[in-house]
Amino acid sequence: MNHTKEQRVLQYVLDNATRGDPQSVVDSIDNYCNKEEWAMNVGDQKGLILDNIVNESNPCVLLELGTYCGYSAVRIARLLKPGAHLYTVEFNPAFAAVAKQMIEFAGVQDKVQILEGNTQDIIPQLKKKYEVDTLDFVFIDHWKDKYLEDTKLLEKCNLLRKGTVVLADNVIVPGAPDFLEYVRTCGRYDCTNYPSFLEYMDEKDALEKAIFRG
Ligand SMILES: CNc1ncnc2c1ncn2[C@@H]1O[C@H](/C=C/CNC(=O)c2cc(-c3ccc(F)cc3)cc(O)c2O)[C@H](F)[C@H]1O
Ligand SMILES: [Mg+2]
Repeated sequence: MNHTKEQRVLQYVLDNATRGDPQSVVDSIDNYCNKEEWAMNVGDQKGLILDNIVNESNPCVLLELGTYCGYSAVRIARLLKPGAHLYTVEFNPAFAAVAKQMIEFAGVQDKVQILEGNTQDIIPQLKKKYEVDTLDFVFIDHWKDKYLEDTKLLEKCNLLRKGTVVLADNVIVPGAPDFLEYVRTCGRYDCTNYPSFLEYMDEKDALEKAIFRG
C-alpha cells in the first residue's frame, strides 16, 4: 500500500494531523522526517525564514518550482491573505498525487493550484493559459541544475516585475552555484543570503533571496 516514502509521509499526516489545520500538517511532516525517514522538504528551520520572507512580501500571486510532497505549498498557503494564489509546478505524477492529497487535507486547496508538468513548458503558459500578469513571489526548490535556466525563463516571459521576490532553497547543499553567480552579478537583482541548516540535519545550508530590480 504505502510503497514509497512520499506515500508514507502522507499516511503519517492523515493519521496524525488535523484535517483543515495546515500548521498541524507542517508539524506532522517535520515530526515524521525528523524521527522516521529524511525527506527533501524545506523543513522547520529554513521554513521559519521562508515564513518571514513571505509575510514581509505580502504577496498575491506566487509560483513554486518543485512541489514534491506539498510541504512548502502548505507552509506558504497557510500565510496567504484572502484572494492570494499559489501556483506550484510538479512533473512527477506520483509526487503530484501525494501533494494534492496533502494540500486538500490541510484545507488550502482554494489557495493552491498544482500545475502538473515541466517548468520549462508551464512557465511560458502562465500569462495566457493561467491569466498571470506578473509574479509577486517565486520559491525555487526543484532540480538544482535547473534554477538558473528557469530564472532566465521567468525573465524572458516577463513574469518578474520591480520588487518580485525570488527565493531559492539549497544554495549551499546540494548547491546551485551557477544560479547564485548569476543573480549576484548580473545587475538585475538585489540579493540577500539567509544561512540556516539542511532540513532535519546539522549540515549548513542557506536560502538566497533575489529581488528583481525591474
Ligand atoms: C526541471 N523541471 C521540473 N519541472 C517540474 N517539476 C520538477 C522539475 N524538476 C524537478 N521537479 C520536481 O521538483 C522536486 C525536486 C526537488 C529537488 N530537490 C533536491 O534535490 C533537494 C535535495 C536535498 C539534499 C540535500 C542533501 C543531501 F545529502 C541529499 C539531498 C535537499 C533539498 O532541500 C532539496 O530540495 C521533485 F522531486 C521533482 O519531481
Ligand atoms: Mg530543497
